[in-house]
Amino acid sequence: MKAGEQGQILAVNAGSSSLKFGLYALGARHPHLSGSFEGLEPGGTPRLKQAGQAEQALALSAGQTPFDAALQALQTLLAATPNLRAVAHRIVHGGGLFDGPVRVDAQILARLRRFEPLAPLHQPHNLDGLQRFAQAWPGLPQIACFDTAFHAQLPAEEQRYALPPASEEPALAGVRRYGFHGLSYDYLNQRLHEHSARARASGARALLAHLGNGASLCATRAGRSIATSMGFSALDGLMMGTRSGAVDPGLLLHLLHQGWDAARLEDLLYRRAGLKGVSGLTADMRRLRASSEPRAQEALRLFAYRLRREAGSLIAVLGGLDVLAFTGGIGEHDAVLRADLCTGLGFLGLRLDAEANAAALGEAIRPLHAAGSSIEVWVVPTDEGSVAAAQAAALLHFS
Ligand SMILES: Nc1ncnc2c1ncn2[C@@H]1O[C@H](COP(=O)(O)OP(=O)(O)O)[C@@H](O)[C@H]1O
Ligand SMILES: CC(=O)OP(=O)(O)O
Ligand SMILES: [Mg+2]
Repeated sequence: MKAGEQGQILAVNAGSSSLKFGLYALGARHPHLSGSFEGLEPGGTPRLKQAGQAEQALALSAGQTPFDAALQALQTLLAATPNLRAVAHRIVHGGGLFDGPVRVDAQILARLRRFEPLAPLHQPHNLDGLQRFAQAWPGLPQIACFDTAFHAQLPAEEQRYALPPASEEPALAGVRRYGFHGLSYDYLNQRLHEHSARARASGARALLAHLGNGASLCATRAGRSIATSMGFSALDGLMMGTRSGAVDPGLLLHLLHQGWDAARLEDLLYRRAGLKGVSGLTADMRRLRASSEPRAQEALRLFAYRLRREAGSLIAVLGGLDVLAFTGGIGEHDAVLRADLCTGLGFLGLRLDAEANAAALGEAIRPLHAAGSSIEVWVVPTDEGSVAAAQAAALLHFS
């Protein structure tokens, strides 16, 4: 039987300017077709990137948006795909409504739209993408797979802010820590479980670091999320590409008192902060590493410092550490940052294998700890699409 004859699932991650996709045969771990469309912002120049192929510019016909052009190109790419059974969408926020994947209809879409203000860089684009796929492939199940779901069972004290209950202050209904990057953490969890006896051991304590454009940490015990650095929104915790991470809420009051409104605060915290805001140059880690500008160096130092500080907090929640794992564009490729964190955790007996660390460039799962290290260190190239595809297949009872 040829690959995918029993059926295939398309996994997509629709962002503000890009659409990443992977086509998975049922039960397959790796996509047999994948790539990304970039330049999809209104007025952008749409193009298709696929590994090992030259970038391909997409022609725009009259009245067509860049996103329309990408959808059309994807339909052409998939024309030869037998038996496409569903589209699995990465949706960042499921709020308290969903602790697992769900088939989306108009009513569910409307409920998910309510979370747009909680993830303005993601949720509107995730949902616009889903809506457009539903129009382009009528009848094909559109499945939402949530970043928040992996953290749905967080302990009560991890979920709670020190605020009065919603019964006393109705505006606080639904206000709690949710956590994000759950598809990625689910993937790491599975791979670590396969490759590391230490990670499989009962009660294993792991710290997972997803460091990409967005960045967060997740503490797991026996494979379950028990604490995480992102909270109510995907703004909390670590410094990120363009997001501030945690700031004192008193700062927001201070700016409100100076006449700032919500839109201006949102722009500052989500788009003008993080690596980009501190460096004044770029959110791109590669460019910062290559720069000799003092502000670029300051941004890199702050990123590493905030990572160590947040890691310490989660290790204290775990009561120790057995396994540390890195993923995301930065976590997979930036050996300097990995070494910074591991050196900072040296007081715990963690020892990095410097050669293994320098050689790991995100091509495969690899151990990075030295012999005698008290803590295992791994790098794990993530694949959120494979988790989403598997979740969709399970929901629809495909086997
Ligand atoms: N070789 C590399 N060295 C250092 N950083 C890298 C490298 N490749 C990618 N990155 C960084 O990874 C980040 C993007 O991460 P990624 O996980 O791809 O983002 P997204 O959240 O959009 O999926 C950027 O800061 C980029 O500079
Ligand atoms: C939730 C989040 O921050 O996602 P990303 O890293 O893809 O921006
Ligand atoms: Mg990502």
